[in-house]
Amino acid sequence: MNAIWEEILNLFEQELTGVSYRTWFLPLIPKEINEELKIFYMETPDEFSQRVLETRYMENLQRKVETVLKEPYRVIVQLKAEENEETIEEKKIKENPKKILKDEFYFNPRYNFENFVVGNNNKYAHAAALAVADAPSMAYNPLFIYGGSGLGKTHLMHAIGHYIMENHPDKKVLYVSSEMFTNELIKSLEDRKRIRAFKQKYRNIDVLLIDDIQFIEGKEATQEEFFHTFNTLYDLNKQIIISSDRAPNKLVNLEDRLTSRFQWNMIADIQPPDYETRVAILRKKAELENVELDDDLFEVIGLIAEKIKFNIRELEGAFTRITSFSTLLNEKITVKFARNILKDILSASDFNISCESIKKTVCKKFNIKIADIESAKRTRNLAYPRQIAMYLCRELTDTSLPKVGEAFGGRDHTTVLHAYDKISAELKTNQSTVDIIDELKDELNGK
Ligand SMILES: Nc1ncnc2c1ncn2[C@@H]1O[C@H](COP(=O)(O)OP(=O)(O)OP(=O)(O)O)[C@@H](O)[C@H]1O
Repeated sequence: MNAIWEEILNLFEQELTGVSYRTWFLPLIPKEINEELKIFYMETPDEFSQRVLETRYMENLQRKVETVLKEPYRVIVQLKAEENEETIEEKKIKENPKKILKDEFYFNPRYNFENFVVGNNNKYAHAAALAVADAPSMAYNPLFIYGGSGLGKTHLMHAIGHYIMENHPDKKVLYVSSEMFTNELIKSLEDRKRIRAFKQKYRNIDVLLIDDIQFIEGKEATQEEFFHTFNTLYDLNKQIIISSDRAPNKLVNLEDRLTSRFQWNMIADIQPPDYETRVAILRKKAELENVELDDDLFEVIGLIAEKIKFNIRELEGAFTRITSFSTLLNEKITVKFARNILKDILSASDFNISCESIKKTVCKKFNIKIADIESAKRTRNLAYPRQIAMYLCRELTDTSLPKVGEAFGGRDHTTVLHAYDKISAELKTNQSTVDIIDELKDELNGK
């Protein structure tokens, strides 16, 4: 047990900064490996690190455990005092071990319908999800949910999964990200027995939830296999639920026979939430985290909701940053405290930035004309600055997507969305794009 933990710690030591490693991982104590239930128990001395580990590091922790133990385990981080208490999940597993498919360990207990705030932006997707969860294979099949990053697609998918498991205990539910599906397929292609097991696994279920289908764009073998899985399940009247960052007809690198199937029944989109919904989401989060909602916190929630508009993950992230620092520093949450913690987010949008000023600054930096960035030309030397400018318009101004499109020679709002997603993705992998965006933001903020 200790040797296994040592190995996992080594992996973290190589990957994390010294501070994170020492603060969150060194104090952890491995407690038990339950091979039958596939659970790896850890013990932590305080509630705060338990929360940080669960919200920020859980996926990574499970990955490392999987790397060392060579198969997936659910990791449970317990407080010392909780020693003898069974977690809800553990109870569920013990009560009905056969029903739980391995992949169901990936359901996040917090992603349920009760915690999902319904607003104008997501009410159709929510209603469709609930209808499907209530009557699998009878309401809408397939159900296709799409929307931008961090807007609650995965949350809704997990909520459907939880609901079906609770209300239709006879149904076999399988949730899988498209990345997991692809990786499993690749592994199974290595030998015949495994491909049979793979096919059997995916074709022997009652409900398939497949997340982020855009991931299989351009991957022919995966598309082929998914096509057969889809057909088999559909023909057997099994429920299929798919999520994507774009509408089916915008998945241009996906075969037509798939995108046309995705359009056979219900398509529901999720848009960015309005101000009231953003406030309601943060209030819900405060309630879930047992943070007292006094006047100060209410004001702080308003402040965050005003500033972060397009991504609920970021909205929640800002809130968590404030509550975590408040616990860590033992300081009360006030507007002044929040402003201090969120300096980076607040400064950018407190300046008077418009699409016009962004276009001007971007054109100057790339040495191109404003008429060119607005033109229909798509050469790389114009397309890249245009995408950068669109990204900044969306990130730093309140301008709606169609209006941003208009500011760039009357382009469609989906082009703006595509540019935003592309640059967001590059910011995770390409240092030169990070530098360009930072430089432009500084320039626009008058720094
Ligand atoms: N309507 C909502 N009510 C409460 N929380 C929400 C809502 N929508 C999203 N969230 C929360 O926002 C975070 C991001 O949501 P989620 O991971 O489901 O987004 P996503 O659309 O799947 O993003 P991506 O495409 O990047 O995977 C989650 O913590 C989720 O619980």
